[in-house]
Amino acid sequence: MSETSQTIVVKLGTSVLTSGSFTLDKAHMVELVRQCAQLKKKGHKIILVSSGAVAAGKEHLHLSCDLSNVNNKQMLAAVGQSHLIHTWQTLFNLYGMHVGQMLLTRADLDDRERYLNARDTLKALIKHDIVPIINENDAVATQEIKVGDNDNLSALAAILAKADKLLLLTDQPGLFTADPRANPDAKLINLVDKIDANLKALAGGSGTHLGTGGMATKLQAADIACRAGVEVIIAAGHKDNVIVDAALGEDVGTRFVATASVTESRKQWLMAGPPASGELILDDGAVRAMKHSGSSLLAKGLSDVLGKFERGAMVKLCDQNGEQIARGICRYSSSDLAQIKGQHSEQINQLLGYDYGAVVIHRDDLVLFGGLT
Ligand SMILES: Nc1ncnc2c1ncn2[C@@H]1O[C@H](COP(=O)(O)OP(=O)(O)O)[C@@H](O)[C@H]1O
Ligand SMILES: N[C@@H](CCC(=O)OP(=O)(O)O)C(=O)O
Repeated sequence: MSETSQTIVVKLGTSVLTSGSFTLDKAHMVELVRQCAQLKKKGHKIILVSSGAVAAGKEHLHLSCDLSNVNNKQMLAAVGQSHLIHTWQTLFNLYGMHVGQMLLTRADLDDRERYLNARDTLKALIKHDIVPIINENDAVATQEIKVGDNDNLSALAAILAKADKLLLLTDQPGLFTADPRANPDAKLINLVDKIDANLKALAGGSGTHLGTGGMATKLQAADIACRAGVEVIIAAGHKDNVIVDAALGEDVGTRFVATASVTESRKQWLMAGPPASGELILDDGAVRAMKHSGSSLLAKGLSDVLGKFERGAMVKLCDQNGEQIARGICRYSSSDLAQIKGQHSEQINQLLGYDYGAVVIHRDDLVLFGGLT
């Protein structure tokens, strides 16, 4: 066991928490709790991101309803969440541990103040040795404020908690070269040090009715978390001792190497915060200046603008090959940028008739993927 205390976010998919008939598998849940208790005894901090509300709602209502209907899912989640948290509470109490429920939406994390409030609650729970149990607040989450899947939510939670590790536990032993349900010859990938388009192409959707996103959302989550300095492991939730072994650093599932460490609070929020509404393509000089010196983005270094967005929007910053190198908050709208791209800062006022300062994105408002090189 690693001697230093680690903070570990464990995401439990519906597939891990239910048996074949989509009822909560309490026998397995207590085994997962046992492992959390073992780690807690060694001084580690555990945060659970638990799916299963929809499944628990289905189990308790005995309703057969159309699960592709969002309102039906919200209804089931509203009923199921209380059963789910009650089950966790009962099982953790067996080990003398308390749990605290946090239901979050994307909008809670996009807003800096609410993000900080959520972070403080998480911190307080952890400080008092209470296990935070997070789920998306499905009852209020509409399309615009939804994270949409608990894989991405768990990556945001890991950033929020400054976690060391994120374990995405599912019904497969890890990421395979193709969906193993459809391709029996697919091979398990043990180690990933770069999540690129080729890797993303291997990941398919969910193979079950109640799971959301499949491997595709797990890879998105791994990408976000690794860029924020969190190691990610995708593994089978039913593998013996999987949580303890992953914490120990044993070889389980697919391990994704953390690529950078973002330590500053505001930059962590930028990393986890609002989804991007547009894309800025930078010329090679601007990419170099940003990567080597962490420079702000000037209009001069901007070669193209994709998407429509207002001033203050979150945007992706990409190099000439379309590879994302950073994200940040833009001081000009997309229509302003279309007029000032490639121009010197002194010309902005003349071109637009107004200006919001010399820089398009200030260095304080952007976070570099992979850190300074
Ligand atoms: N390349 C892949 N490797 C492993 N599993 C994959 C892959 N592509 C798609 N999948 C599917 O992803 C499913 C797990 O995702 P999901 O059903 O959302 O589970 P969970 O409820 O644990 O989040 C697997 O059952 C599998 O069918
Ligand atoms: N919030 C939903 C889970 C959504 C979700 O991402 O499910 P899963 O893919 O099983 O992790 C619920 O509690 O049922």
